[in-house]
Amino acid sequence: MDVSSKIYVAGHRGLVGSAIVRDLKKNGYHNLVFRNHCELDLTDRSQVDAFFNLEKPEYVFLAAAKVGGIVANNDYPADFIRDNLMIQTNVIDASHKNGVKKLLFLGSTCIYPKYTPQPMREDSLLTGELEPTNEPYAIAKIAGIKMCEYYNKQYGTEFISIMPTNLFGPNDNFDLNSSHVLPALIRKFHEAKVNSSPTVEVWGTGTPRREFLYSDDLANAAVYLMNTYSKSELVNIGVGKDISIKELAEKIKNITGYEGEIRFNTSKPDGTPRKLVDVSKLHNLGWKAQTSLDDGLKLAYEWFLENISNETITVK
Ligand SMILES: NC(=O)C1=CN([C@@H]2O[C@H](COP(=O)(O)OP(=O)(O)OC[C@H]3O[C@@H](n4cnc5c(N)ncnc54)[C@H](OP(=O)(O)O)[C@@H]3O)[C@@H](O)[C@H]2O)C=CC1
Ligand SMILES: C[C@H]1O[C@H](OP(=O)(O)OP(=O)(O)OC[C@H]2O[C@@H](n3cnc4c(=O)[nH]c(N)nc43)[C@H](O)[C@@H]2O)[C@@H](O)[C@@H](O)C1=O
Repeated sequence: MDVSSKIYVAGHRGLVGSAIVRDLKKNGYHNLVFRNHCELDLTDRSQVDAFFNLEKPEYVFLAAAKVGGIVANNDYPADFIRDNLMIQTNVIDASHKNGVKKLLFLGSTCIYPKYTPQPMREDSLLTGELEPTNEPYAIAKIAGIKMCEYYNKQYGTEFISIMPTNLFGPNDNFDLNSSHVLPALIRKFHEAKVNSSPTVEVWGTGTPRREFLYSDDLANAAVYLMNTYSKSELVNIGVGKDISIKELAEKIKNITGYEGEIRFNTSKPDGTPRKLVDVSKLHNLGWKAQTSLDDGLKLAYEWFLENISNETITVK
């Protein structure tokens, strides 16, 4: 990409899309195109075709998707597989038909088998059964990866796929029914402190382990790989360190200053027991995460206080 390239960031108001826009702007890219969900429904092929015909973007970051935490994935499996298959199929195919120079597809580490050896390597894709709570979403993401790979093979496109670990940062989803664990716990501990509630409910047993990457780091990796990487093979994006949900809850409890008790609700699902990413390929490609979990948590809590805590939280 050069600074005047026309770049479409799909999903620019979301956690990832907004971070990619910040990174691009910071680095002088100024010819950016966006549409929000209301202006362009990416599940509608005719709208997608009209948009690509009009704008003719040269580069595409595909960060629009139906995204949610463990319970949302479990409760709305049909919506997760349908919307994601439609969005990515429409955008990938329209990018090919309109001569997009390069597209970056956002997958997720939930594409790897539930009991795959840890840390999870890129070559463990399709080597075992998926975690049931997010199988529909993971199947859609695997289809997206394979579409990119086979378009590259048949049509000579340059469509790359990156697999980020669990992410957090500005513009995260703080709705407790559909959010991921980290923003959910920021909101729960903050509200419990403000309301002097004696306990905070944390779902599951607290024993599952997850890895968390600050969204600005992910965006920086995405822009870096868009400029330097051209192969069909996946690249994991993470920090290479994990933490239990119990430890995460304790960290967020401290950051918010809450002094009550943590209660685990074991009627809620744990999901995958562990998701630790093998980042050796990413490091060999010349990129490393910069933000520690503690620093990222402080930044995320500050963002929540400034932008969300006094507002009505909308359901995504
Ligand atoms: N969050 C995470 O922990 C992880 C995310 N990822 C991947 O990163 C990508 C972005 O996720 P994230 O930023 O967290 O998600 P968000 O929910 O924060 O943002 C999703 C974006 O997609 C847009 N969108 C959703 N449906 C449509 C549609 N039908 N038409 C047009 N736009 C639509 C939304 O637009 P609008 O704002 O206008 O409604 C929103 O901007 C996804 O591919 C996800 O799988 C991967 C690993 C972890
Ligand atoms: C990014 C990734 O995200 C999802 O997978 P997940 O990592 O299992 O998601 P999660 O963040 O929702 O939960 C992580 C752990 O945390 C526990 N947990 C405790 N308390 C709360 C809580 O209050 N909310 C939530 N959501 N979880 C909680 C929860 O029970 C689980 O053990 C998929 O969408 C998947 O498709 C995907 O790609």
